[in-house]
Amino acid sequence: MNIQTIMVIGAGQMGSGIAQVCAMAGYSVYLHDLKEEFVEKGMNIVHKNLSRQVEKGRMTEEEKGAVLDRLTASTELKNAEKCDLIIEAVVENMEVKTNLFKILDEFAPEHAILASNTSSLPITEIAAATKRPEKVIGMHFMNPVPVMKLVEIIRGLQTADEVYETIEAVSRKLSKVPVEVNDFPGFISNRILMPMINEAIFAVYEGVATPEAVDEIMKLGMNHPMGPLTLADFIGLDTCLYIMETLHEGFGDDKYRPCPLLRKYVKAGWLGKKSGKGFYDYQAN
Ligand SMILES: CC(=O)CC(=O)SCCNC(=O)CCNC(=O)[C@H](O)C(C)(C)COP(=O)(O)OP(=O)(O)OC[C@H]1O[C@@H](n2cnc3c(N)ncnc32)[C@H](O)[C@@H]1OP(=O)(O)O
Ligand SMILES: NC(=O)C1=CN([C@@H]2O[C@H](COP(=O)(O)OP(=O)(O)OC[C@H]3O[C@@H](n4cnc5c(N)ncnc54)[C@H](OP(=O)(O)O)[C@@H]3O)[C@@H](O)[C@H]2O)C=CC1
Repeated sequence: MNIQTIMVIGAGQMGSGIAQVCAMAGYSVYLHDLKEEFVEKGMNIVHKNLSRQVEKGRMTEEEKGAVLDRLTASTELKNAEKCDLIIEAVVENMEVKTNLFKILDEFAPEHAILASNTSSLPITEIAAATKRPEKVIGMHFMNPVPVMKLVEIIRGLQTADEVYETIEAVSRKLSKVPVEVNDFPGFISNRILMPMINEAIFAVYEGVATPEAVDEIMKLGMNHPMGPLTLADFIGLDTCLYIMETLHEGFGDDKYRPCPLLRKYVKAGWLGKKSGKGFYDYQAN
């Protein structure tokens, strides 16, 4: 299937990165969010990233301008009418995602693929909210999107082979490496990563070590680029909690119970880097 125009829904840290790499690969892109100020925030992140590329001599001002010309801000879901592929990157909540997919199913042309960047939620259940489950698929990018090479592609129960092949080809065009997995809670990436992060939070909760000590051990001892608590702050503590809840509920196994300290921080509005405070303090951006 020929993909030319892409809509990315949710202009947060993931959506803005996805829109950037799609525009850089030559696609026409709508970056959509509920309010203009959110889209503007996402567009500013893209501007900043591209300017850094120009400063480093990896892109000319003209190339940067051409990428930005391919990006259009959107607050009207009706723009989905003009798209061949829609990539959803809104909050990790099943109700929000299924409501959105129901609407997209009405607006998007019949041939359009509806992809979700969900970190953990069942693609099959998201697909069931539409009348085109064969055209629904998981396209899971990693954070920060412009840097990380992986796209975990998740086949729902009814995802068509042609749809899988198209998303694999799009991922390669974005200079990413696609890896196929089946639809189980947390897929592979977060089934393995998130229990490690949760365990790191338990270690702090139980007073075994400070966040700094936990992170230093994993960085210097295991060669991880970021310690698990820095990474949790980077991902967003709300997203980490929602992923643990999906694993806990989906497998019905207490080994996935979210740490009470994680719940407490999220309830306090300590969401990590994006809110200015999590396990560490950050300057407001
Ligand atoms: C939750 C989920 O569902 C799935 C997930 O995404 S889990 C999270 C997966 N991601 C990770 O595990 C990231 C782990 N961390 C890292 O790999 C590294 O710390 C990092 C790439 C983020 C930063 O690397 P670093 O060497 O410490 O910092 P730094 O030198 O500043 O950056 C390296 C490069 O990344 C770029 N970069 C860093 N952060 C960036 C961002 N937020 N957006 C765009 N580019 C960024 C820098 O510009 C730099 O680019 P060049 O090499 O081209 O100059
Ligand atoms: N953070 C990460 O490391 C990764 C996250 N993901 C997944 O990507 C998705 C987005 O995460 P992330 O970018 O971190 O989250 P953010 O909180 O940074 O961004 C989410 C954005 O979506 C907007 N939004 C919420 N509901 C709607 C809606 N109904 N329609 C349009 N926009 C909406 C939010 O607006 P508002 O501010 O008003 O809520 C916000 O701008 C989640 O499913 C997450 O699990 C996947 C890989 C990695």
